[in-house]
Amino acid sequence: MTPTDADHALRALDEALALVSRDPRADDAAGGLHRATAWPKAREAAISAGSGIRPRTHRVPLGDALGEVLAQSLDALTDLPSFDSSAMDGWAVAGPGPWTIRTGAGVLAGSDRPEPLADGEAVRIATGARIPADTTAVIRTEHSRESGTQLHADRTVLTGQDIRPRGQECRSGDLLLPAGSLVTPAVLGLAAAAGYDELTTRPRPRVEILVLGDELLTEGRPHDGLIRDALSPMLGPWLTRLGAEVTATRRIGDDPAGAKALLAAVKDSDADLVVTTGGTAAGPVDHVHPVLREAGAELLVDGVAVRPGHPMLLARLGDRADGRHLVGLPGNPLAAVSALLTLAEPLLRALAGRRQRPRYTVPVQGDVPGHPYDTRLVPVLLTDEHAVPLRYNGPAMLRGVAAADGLAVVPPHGARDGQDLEILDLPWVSGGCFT
Ligand SMILES: Nc1nc2c(c(=O)[nH]1)N[C@H]1C(S)=C(S)[C@@H](COP(=O)(O)OP(=O)(O)OC[C@H]3O[C@@H](n4cnc5c(N)ncnc54)[C@H](O)[C@@H]3O)O[C@H]1N2
Ligand code: MOO
Repeated sequence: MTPTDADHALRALDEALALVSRDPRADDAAGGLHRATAWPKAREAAISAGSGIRPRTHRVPLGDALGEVLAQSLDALTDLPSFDSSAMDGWAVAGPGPWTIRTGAGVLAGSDRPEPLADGEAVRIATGARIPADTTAVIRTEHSRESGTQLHADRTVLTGQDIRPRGQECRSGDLLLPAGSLVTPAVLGLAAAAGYDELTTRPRPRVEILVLGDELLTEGRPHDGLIRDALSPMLGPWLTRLGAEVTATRRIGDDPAGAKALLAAVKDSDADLVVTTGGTAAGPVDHVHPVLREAGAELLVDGVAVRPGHPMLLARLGDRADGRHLVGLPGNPLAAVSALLTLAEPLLRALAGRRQRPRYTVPVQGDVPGHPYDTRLVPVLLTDEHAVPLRYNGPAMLRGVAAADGLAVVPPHGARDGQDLEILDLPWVSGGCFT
């Protein structure tokens, strides 16, 4: 196909999607399909499901706390700086100059109690070194001149200049960060500076991934009606990137043994979140709904008015306070991504005690066709000025999202060129590596 043919075909697909759509209210009135939850409401339901649960906490060495959330406030265990220190390499001086240079070694960072200075005396000092008692100022090397045993200043010396007084940043006991803060590399640095060896945090939510489907190959090229499993390689790292600890990725068949294994996981998995893929629709071997029914799970979201991904679901497993949930991702790969961003991400953030991502909008480049009733999530590239919709955004395609920076939230009926659209960033967009 030429690019123009491909564009046509994709536009036709978009249009077809709109034509076959049905007003969910009509389905409801006719007693047909269940009413799909509106997309913004589905996200709210996911946030609310993950909030207000009994949080687990643990105490871990600093290095293990990265990416977790503080379960207790970070209070300074010491003054910072913990002693008066020099902000520059140069001279500690006492009183007005010129000063007599003290012979011998200067004061280095890490030296304990330097001799006090006499009035009119100067001693060499390094950045970060403890200030000798009775120092009135530090003069930077480049602003000083030595003449024999005398030191002269090239510019006016102000009392206290280039001295960092003890407690300038905080006093012992000061609140540095509230409980609920995300432990970033900067937080690890601050915690270490403030005297911590361990932190009390909320562990990452544990996630077990169950990939359903008999048609899935784990290697080689698709053949004989079988296709490659595109979700296993994608979901583990993606969920890890969203702050989860992925405990296992298991493949489950569409046969009765598969249904049994799914039921066992729903009942007994020690994961906070079970993520399933496939089997959410109404096909002959789609056993997510029957298994949830059998397990007595409470369906919090059962279908969302969003394309792709509308059969996605969220269920509570067990007691509310336990916070165990299942998110059912549809099998079509872009539909699975849509459900990941709509339900799993907000739920995981809430379960981890993390704040939700800040919302922002970007003007879209070009008109975007809409669905008559449902929100659309469309892969976009972000330029300095625009969100540029990408082709190959059909439910079974990953080609668009693999090249994308985010998904644009297109309201029912579509968007006009230049209209501001909310963007759901893909978690790696701001850079960084994956290890
Ligand atoms: N009668 C209806 N049929 C379908 C509906 C509907 O409303 N009524 N919805 C369609 C939509 S929309 C979607 S999305 C899919 C969701 O289907 P399931 O979640 O039940 O998923 P499956 O049937 O198992 O698979 C769908 C599709 O995705 C492929 N797949 C599954 N797993 C993977 C994987 N790990 N890697 C790559 N591809 C995968 C699978 O082979 C199918 O092609 O249902 C529609 N049908
Ligand atoms: O079309 Mo379905 O909405 O999720 O792929």
